[in-house]
Amino acid sequence: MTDQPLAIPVQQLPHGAGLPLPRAQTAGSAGMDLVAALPEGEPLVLAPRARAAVPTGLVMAIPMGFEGQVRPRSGLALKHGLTVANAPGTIDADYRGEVKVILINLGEEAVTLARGERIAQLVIAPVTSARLDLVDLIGETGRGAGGFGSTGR
Ligand SMILES: O=c1ccn([C@H]2C[C@H](O)[C@@H](COP(=O)(O)OP(=O)(O)OP(=O)(O)O)O2)c(=O)[nH]1
Ligand SMILES: [Mg+2]
Repeated sequence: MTDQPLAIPVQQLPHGAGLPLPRAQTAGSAGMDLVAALPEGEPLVLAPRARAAVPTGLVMAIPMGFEGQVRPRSGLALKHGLTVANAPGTIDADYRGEVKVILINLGEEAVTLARGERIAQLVIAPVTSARLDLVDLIGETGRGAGGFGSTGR
């Protein structure tokens, strides 16, 4: 593939200084790992069922027409039950605040996270600009109103 990657301007806030910028870990990786910009020597302990907005130290300007999706890392989910509470979190193109990762510990044990740990992954995805148009009649389909298991288990 010869396509140039989409360039996304990013700022590192003072508490993120020195942390690696997210980037694809392999040529085919969909996500760029986000690391915790926690204070050095002050790990975050997430008790079972606890959640927290974990700072990344990053502010980004995602181009219009794209979004950022904050997704869990499967290893943390499998080993510790650590996941993203609002997965996939949505980073809007016009958002200029710090990107945060809303982690929740669904495991049975407390999870301790240190500064620099890779906690989630950011996927940049295209967004279709759309609007809803109010109509009197909506077109019919074979499925109709069937849903929620209507095709069987
Ligand atoms: O996991 C997330 C989700 C969101 N955000 C930031 C970027 C996003 O653009 C903004 C708003 O997110 P969302 O629309 O999901 O939250 P909301 O509760 O609807 O807030 P708002 O009223 O600000 O849109 O918060 C994050 O940093 N991390
Ligand atoms: Mg919103």
